Amino acid sequence: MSVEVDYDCIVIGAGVQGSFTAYQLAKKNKKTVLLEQFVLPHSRGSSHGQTRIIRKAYEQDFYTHMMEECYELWAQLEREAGVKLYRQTGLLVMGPEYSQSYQLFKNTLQRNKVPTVILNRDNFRQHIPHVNLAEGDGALVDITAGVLYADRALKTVQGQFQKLGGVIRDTEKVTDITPGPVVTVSTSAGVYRAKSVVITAGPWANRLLAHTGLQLPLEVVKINVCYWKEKVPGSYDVKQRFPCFLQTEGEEAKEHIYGLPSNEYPGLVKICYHMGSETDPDQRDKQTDRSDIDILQRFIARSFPGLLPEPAVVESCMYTLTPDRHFVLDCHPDYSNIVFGAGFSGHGFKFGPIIGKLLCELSLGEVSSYDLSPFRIRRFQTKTKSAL
Ligand SMILES: Cc1cc2nc3c(=O)[nH]c(=O)nc-3n(C[C@H](O)[C@H](O)[C@H](O)COP(=O)(O)OP(=O)(O)OC[C@H]3O[C@@H](n4cnc5c(N)ncnc54)[C@H](O)[C@@H]3O)c2cc1C
Ligand SMILES: O=C(O)[C@@H]1CCCCN1
Repeated sequence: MSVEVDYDCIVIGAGVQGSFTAYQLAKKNKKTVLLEQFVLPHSRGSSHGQTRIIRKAYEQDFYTHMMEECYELWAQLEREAGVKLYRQTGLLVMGPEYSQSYQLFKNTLQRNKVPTVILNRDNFRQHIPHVNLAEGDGALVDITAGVLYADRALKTVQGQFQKLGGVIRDTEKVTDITPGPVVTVSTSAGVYRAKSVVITAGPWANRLLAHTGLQLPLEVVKINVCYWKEKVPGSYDVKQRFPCFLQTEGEEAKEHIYGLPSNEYPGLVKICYHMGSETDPDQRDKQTDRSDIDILQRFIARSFPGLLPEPAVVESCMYTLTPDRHFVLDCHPDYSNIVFGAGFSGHGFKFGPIIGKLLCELSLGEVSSYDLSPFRIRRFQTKTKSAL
């Protein structure tokens, strides 16, 4: 008896990763449906908000390499859709000069010949006014970096997917997945069958994977997205060419502190701590820990004298963290036609186009364009349990 197949592929979750995966599949003429539990657009996951950082500055070569092609793919989408999604600002990296982290950033940029300016104490103030470089910190600028217009990017890629004949069904929560040569996906509104399924459910990844007998070592944390008011309007404005920045570690903080120039809310600068407290994605607003804001206030009082050290706006977003902070891109160990992208650990937006390409390749059983070993679930070994 043959089982009817509705689609070549079902993609679950219309955040940045699912949307780019669906788009790549449609580009390859695959009949694809993108399922989303909420009404689109929404602000309950990880991909909402106006801005994200894009950069080549990374501690590991493999991310810098992927970003080379990824910039091309972002530009291609801009051309295809006739919209502007990227604005170059540069990324200022600051950190204790002889720390491992700062040195890794510097060496990766130099090894990969990424256009970079190394600043010293004398010229720092001239290039970066209104910022105090901490004693002992080094500073450099990744010239290629900038701001991605995130909400606009999501809308654009979803629109392009639909133009290619792709189907988006929002307000359809996936409630079950039945593996097999044809995968059956049940939702709050119906049942779909496809040759393959891609799970890109962000903070809900383990809920979905549970239907396939797999659990990943993921931790979901809530991030307080803080905006800080300029004392003199314009001091840190994108139009004044103020850069994005990343403070690797320092007096105040163990984790990175990062920021983007004033852009979406005039007079307000987005500066966040790269860590938060654990949360259930369906109960995000019940997590009210603000200890990260204390850390940010101390940092801003010391390093950003032109900002009021009291957040003017606080929004929410979630990270889905893996233990090593590297992504998960893989096939299910028991069912090669179930593919997942998860654990983007607070730095996955900029990679959207390339993640989409890689998950599309995995779901079609094609050879991957990149070495996926840093992203395979094998690396978790004992921590990954397959119940089947
Ligand atoms: C504050 C903050 C700042 C960040 N800054 C940067 C940055 O500067 N640069 C950068 O590159 N990255 C950054 N990131 C990270 C980046 O935004 C994320 O890695 C990325 O958005 C993750 O996308 P996703 O598609 O995996 O998840 P999501 O956007 O959460 O998408 C998953 C989707 O799946 C849906 N879903 C879940 N369960 C179901 C179900 N059962 N049925 C149907 N649908 C379902 C959800 O509703 C959701 O829409 C930041 C993240 C945050 C929170
Ligand atoms: O992905 C990024 O570029 C930002 C800045 C650093 C911390 C994580 N998020």
